Amino acid sequence: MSSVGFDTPDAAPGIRLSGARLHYEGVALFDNLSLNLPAGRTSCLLGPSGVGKSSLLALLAGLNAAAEGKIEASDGAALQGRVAWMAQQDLLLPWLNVQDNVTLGDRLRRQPPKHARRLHLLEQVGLAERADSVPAALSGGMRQRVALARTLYENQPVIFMDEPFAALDAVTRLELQDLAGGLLAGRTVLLVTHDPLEALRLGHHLLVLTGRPARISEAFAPPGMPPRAPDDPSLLALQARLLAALRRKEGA
Ligand SMILES: Nc1ncnc2c1ncn2[C@@H]1O[C@H](COP(=O)(O)OP(=O)(O)OP(=O)(O)O)[C@@H](O)[C@H]1O
Repeated sequence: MSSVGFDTPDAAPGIRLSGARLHYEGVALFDNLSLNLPAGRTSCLLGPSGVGKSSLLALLAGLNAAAEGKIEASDGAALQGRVAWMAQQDLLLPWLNVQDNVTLGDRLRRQPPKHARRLHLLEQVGLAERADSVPAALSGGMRQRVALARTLYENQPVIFMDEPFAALDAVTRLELQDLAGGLLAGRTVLLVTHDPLEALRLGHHLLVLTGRPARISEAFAPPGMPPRAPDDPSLLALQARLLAALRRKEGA
């Protein structure tokens, strides 16, 4: 923990999901699905469109009333109230400036904003100079930086991210990956992405979800620590392995 005391939350727990079941209109999306998210690590979840990645995130966050399954944190406490969320859309409120968007959670909780924490995060994402700008005055990459700062402002030990950088151009995406890779360190993160390179750059662990009902068909840890360099030659072979897993038909 830093001297200012708010860089990292209390110890991030590991998460275990077991016996997950989810049916939509008689079709089993998950049937007895299990997975582990290691404590303080980033797990990246890949899978073909429609396989159920977003549904799995919602299930783990306790947001899907139709789903069944046991969700356990390694410290024995409930996950509820310890999860922050970041989506593909920045979800910034257009009538609030950057700093008020970062502290939106406090506003919704009717609590005063934590000024030092807000400034610290805006500095970390390189937007301290734009604290008074409205979202419409920012580029897409800047807006996602604000969204990242808002997610981190919540200072939760667990973070679920649903394709957070998918809408960005390739170079901005690499920059945001570097930024996120540093700022998410120490938290238990589940990041859904369609981009094998993004998963290989940011993940301590990679999971591939395929089939119906969906199952984890690949799970491995790339060498080295994230954020990995995009031109790291060892990632190329792993990228091919991921693409093959994503293209494999169910049961093949
Ligand atoms: N509320 C719902 N009611 C009925 N079907 C749903 C509902 N939500 C999701 N589905 C279906 O469940 C399947 C999985 O959806 P989900 O969004 O979880 O997939 P995904 O892997 O995240 O897809 P993508 O990569 O395209 O975002 C899809 O076939 C979707 O149409």
